[in-house]
Amino acid sequence: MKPRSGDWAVTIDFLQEAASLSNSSNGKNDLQTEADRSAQRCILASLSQQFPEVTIIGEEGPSFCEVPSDWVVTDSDPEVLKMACPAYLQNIDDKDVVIWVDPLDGTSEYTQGLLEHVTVLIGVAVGDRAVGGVIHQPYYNYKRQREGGEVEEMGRTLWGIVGGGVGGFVPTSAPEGCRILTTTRSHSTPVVQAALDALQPDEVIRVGGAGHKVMMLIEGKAHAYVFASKGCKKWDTCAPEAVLIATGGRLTDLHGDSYKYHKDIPHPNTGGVLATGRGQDHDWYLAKLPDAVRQALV
Ligand SMILES: Nc1ncnc2c1ncn2[C@@H]1O[C@H](COP(=O)(O)O)[C@@H](O)[C@H]1OP(=O)(O)O
Ligand SMILES: [Mg+2]
Ligand SMILES: [Mg+2]
Ligand SMILES: [Mg+2]
Repeated sequence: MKPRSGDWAVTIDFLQEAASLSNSSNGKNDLQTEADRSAQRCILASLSQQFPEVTIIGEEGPSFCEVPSDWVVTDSDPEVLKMACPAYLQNIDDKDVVIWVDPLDGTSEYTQGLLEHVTVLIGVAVGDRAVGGVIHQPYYNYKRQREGGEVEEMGRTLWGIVGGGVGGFVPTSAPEGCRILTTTRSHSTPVVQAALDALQPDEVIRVGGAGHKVMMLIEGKAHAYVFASKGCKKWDTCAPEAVLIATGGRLTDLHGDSYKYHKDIPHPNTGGVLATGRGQDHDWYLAKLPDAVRQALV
């Protein structure tokens, strides 16, 4: 996804032009672009070459075609390799590992030019649980640079390992004395709105992408991410959930149940998404949700 040296404007124009905007079989609001497909081929080829025994599930389905050899990434981040591996992850079998890949989260916003909403999500599950995640934000600082501002960093990568640590950002708690919610900007419904209303927010920030919204929580810009819809899938939540838990937050469905991420689990997150940042009382949010909202998510 990350274009080389300085050609941002050209690359973005190319990708948006190349976006076929083909509506997938899932409905008219579920876009897939050439960028989704290319990023997925690059990520799946890179991961499967290094971890042939691990199950890798990507949003855009299995990828069987060859990719150019320079798309295959096999190097590792030396800083992460210096970390101590948490004890519970030291003796795991590759066959118990599932990597959930969302090559481009926030496709709807991407096609509308809201590029900073886009993330690339790679989540690692062991058994049922999300244990590690990478949230890459390829267009971080893009707008500021296009407006002529000085930027130190173009694109950034945030990661977290449950019980291990986080990197690429400074975990920050949301301000006290108010309640800021974040939710969808492109998949709203009356039920989505009813859940938000019941939580009596001071502010609702509507942005694209599950990765982007969890970033708002871990950087203290919102207290909770509330999405009373069946629209998110396991690849939307695995990486964000792991990074969020690593900072002390929580992600469940709207009934308070945790999602499972083993290879045979159905992909849709049919119970909706409630994610709260560290220091938030997750159960308070659950208790405030009306029964009618919960019943819409069974
Ligand atoms: N109704 C839906 N149909 C398809 N994808 C959805 C739907 N609702 C949510 N998603 C996925 O979950 C992400 C978060 O939702 P939202 O941005 O509306 O809050 C979306 O960017 C999209 O992922 P993707 O862009 O990877 O297809
Ligand atoms: Mg999609
Ligand atoms: Mg997604
Ligand atoms: Mg996607």
